[in-house]
Amino acid sequence: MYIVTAQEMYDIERHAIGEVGIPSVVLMETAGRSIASEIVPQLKGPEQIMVAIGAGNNGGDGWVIARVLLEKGYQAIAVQTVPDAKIKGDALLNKQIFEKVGGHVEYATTQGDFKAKMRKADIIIDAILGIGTRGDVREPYKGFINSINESCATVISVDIPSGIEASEGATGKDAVQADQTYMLGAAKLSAFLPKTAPYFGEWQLLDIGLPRISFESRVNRKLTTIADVRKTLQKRNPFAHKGTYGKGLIVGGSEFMPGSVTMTVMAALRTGAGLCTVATEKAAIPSIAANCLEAMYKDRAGIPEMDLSDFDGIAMGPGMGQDKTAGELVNNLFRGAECPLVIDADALQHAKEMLHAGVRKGRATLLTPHPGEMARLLDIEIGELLANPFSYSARFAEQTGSYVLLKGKHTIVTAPDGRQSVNNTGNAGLAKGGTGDVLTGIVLALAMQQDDPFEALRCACHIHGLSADIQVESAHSEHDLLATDVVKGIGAVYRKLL
Ligand SMILES: NC(=O)C1=CN([C@@H]2O[C@H](COP(=O)(O)OP(=O)(O)OC[C@H]3O[C@@H](n4cnc5c(N)ncnc54)[C@H](O)[C@@H]3O)[C@@H](O)[C@H]2O)[C@@H](O)CC1
Ligand SMILES: [K+]
Repeated sequence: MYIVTAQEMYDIERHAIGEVGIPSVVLMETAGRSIASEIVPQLKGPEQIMVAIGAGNNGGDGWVIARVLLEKGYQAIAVQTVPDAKIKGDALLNKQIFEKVGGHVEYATTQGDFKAKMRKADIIIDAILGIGTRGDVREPYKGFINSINESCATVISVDIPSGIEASEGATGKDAVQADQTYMLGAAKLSAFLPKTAPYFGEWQLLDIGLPRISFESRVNRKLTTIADVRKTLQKRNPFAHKGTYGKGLIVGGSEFMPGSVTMTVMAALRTGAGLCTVATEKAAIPSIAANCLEAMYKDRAGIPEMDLSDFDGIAMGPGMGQDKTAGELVNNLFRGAECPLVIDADALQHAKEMLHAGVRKGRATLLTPHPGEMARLLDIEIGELLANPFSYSARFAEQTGSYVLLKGKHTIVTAPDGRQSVNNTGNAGLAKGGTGDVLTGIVLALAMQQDDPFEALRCACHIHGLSADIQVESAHSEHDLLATDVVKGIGAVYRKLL
């Protein structure tokens, strides 16, 4: 599933129409019909349906929906929210067809008119503004949108809730709060931003017949699907030995924070790492070892003398602390490790200057920051990052040559070459201490089994979220889920995936 900005969507459509030759009116017909086909099974018959129609092609889709519903015998009224002169092109053609098949057009150009038309509606189909929206919503649309939000009717938005821009930076001010949004052709980026995502309600993507060739090279952002993860994960080779799936080193934990690194190593082993060594403060070893019998242990003071080429992957950060010794270890590993290096938690801040200096360019460097850590790496406010997470991640990954996994409800993974993927597994149960440490372990294990760190990262967050989802569906709830339950759930994820 592709995720697009408004500009990318227009480029894709321009290619499909201009280069491939699909008439734009066919796309509009498909868009309107596919939404109507989704709505019809939800109808019982007597509902009053109001289709609120704006000037652009989003309104054009609305005319098609109104016609299809009318033809099927439902009580659909089309309410035009702009003067006749503003309706042009394919939208005008569809308005004329609607009228020729017996449809009656009602007009609402003031909020009072609009409210009066809306009064009897059980369902409002919002086809006022689409991806052509730019900036703050102007009157009279602002008033119409506020009226829709005050009504008790079910609200179904066409393509995007009116008032929301498709791209980053959208504020969600004066936008329709939809119960359901049917996105057309590709998912819109603002459906994955914390400020605007809630306006979409439940959303679904509908295919409107845009060919694959029109997407290729015009967009490199996708939602990770279970099929992508299945394709990437390898079946275990029956002739494998413990060295086949990677020797990992995990650097972190401390006397008063032994749990973090324990969860990291358990998650790495559960995800399939062959051998794992934990390098931590000497005093922390007994308690970690008591909880993970399968790993080996080293005093972290010995790291500078270690032969790092023994390892296929190194993860550092969880529970590591922000003291000077931790900083020196990060410096040492950051410069010395040739294998994939996963940097999380406290290690991110220690690595900041070296990242900006591009010290590891050309060597796989995987970062797993939460928004606070990412904002600190970028020297910006968290709010600014959360309004533009895709572009900040892309710029940072390109400039530093690192692979970035920015955690959130919709975790974003970015490669230095610009590829991006969004994850939508996981639930609110993950909002608890320790779940990030588990993710680091999953990332390490997959980074040792995959050649492409981008694939490793996007599979890791899918598995992490899926484990939480399976646990919440079976044994736990979002309230009681613990990070250690996420580790335990990895087995169920593999049984489902492989
Ligand atoms: N182009 C295509 O091939 C297809 C487009 N489709 C539909 O077309 C839509 C995009 O159509 P358009 O490009 O015509 O854009 P819109 O339908 O979003 O219309 C934009 C209109 O809103 C006005 N406007 C923009 N910002 C505003 C603001 N802040 N306050 C008030 N008014 C504002 C503009 O002046 C313009 O009249 C999509 O969302 C989708 O629903 C579908 O029909 C499928 C095919
Ligand atoms: K809309």
